[in-house]
Amino acid sequence: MSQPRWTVVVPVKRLAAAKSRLRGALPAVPHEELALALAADTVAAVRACPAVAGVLVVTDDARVAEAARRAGARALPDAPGAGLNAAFRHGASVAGGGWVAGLTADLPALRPAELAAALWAAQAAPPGVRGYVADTPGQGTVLLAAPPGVALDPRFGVGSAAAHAASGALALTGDWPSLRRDVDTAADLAAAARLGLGPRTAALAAAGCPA
Ligand SMILES: Nc1nc2c(ncn2[C@@H]2O[C@H](COP(=O)(O)OP(=O)(O)OP(=O)(O)O)[C@@H](O)[C@H]2O)c(=O)[nH]1
Ligand SMILES: C=C(OP(=O)(O)O)C(=O)O
Repeated sequence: MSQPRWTVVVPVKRLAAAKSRLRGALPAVPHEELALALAADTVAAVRACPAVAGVLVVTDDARVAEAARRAGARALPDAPGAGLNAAFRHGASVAGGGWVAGLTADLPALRPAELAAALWAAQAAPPGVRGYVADTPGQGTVLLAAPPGVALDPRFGVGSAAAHAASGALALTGDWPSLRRDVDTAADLAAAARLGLGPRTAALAAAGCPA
């Protein structure tokens, strides 16, 4: 097996504002608990990935920072109000000049082996080229990866898959359903549950009524 070499940056919004489209998906579960569980399961899967040397969680939320530290990640404060791409840039700058990837924190079905395979595919891109993994519908982005000495240059947001392609990043095309399955809505949560949820989200889904 190759050495772990990637630093993965995982930004997480304040829980009170996070995952607004998912609000009410599990009616018996407080929304902040669900948002925290999604992020905690994502971070745990990243930590368990053999290709990953370190995880940087960029957040202004004290509960998220504490959960990140407990999971073995480093927590970094967000620049207030600066938004998602600034959080990715901040994490990438702290990571230094090595292999760095940005990952969204809403991947509760993520399997470490699928993340490892995607990072391996990113390493196999032509020299100096960034790679990205689109979400299941193909419009958004779940992972953006940059080789040493290349700026991450994140363009997350609506239509980010096309924006990353237009910025010169290579679409990584592997069959990684758990990586591509981001959770924005109740229907996405049900789809993630069919793949198999991480333990924190699974416990909440069992306690509240799944969508
Ligand atoms: N640190 C940080 N993370 C962010 C910010 N905005 C979004 N994120 C994170 O980026 C990831 C992808 O964002 P979205 O899927 O749009 O999540 P969201 O903004 O929480 O969800 P909605 O309220 O439904 O749009 C999620 O893991 C968010 O927690 C931000 O301003 N700062
Ligand atoms: C921020 C993004 O996530 P979503 O579209 O899931 O909100 C993105 O895909 O760039």
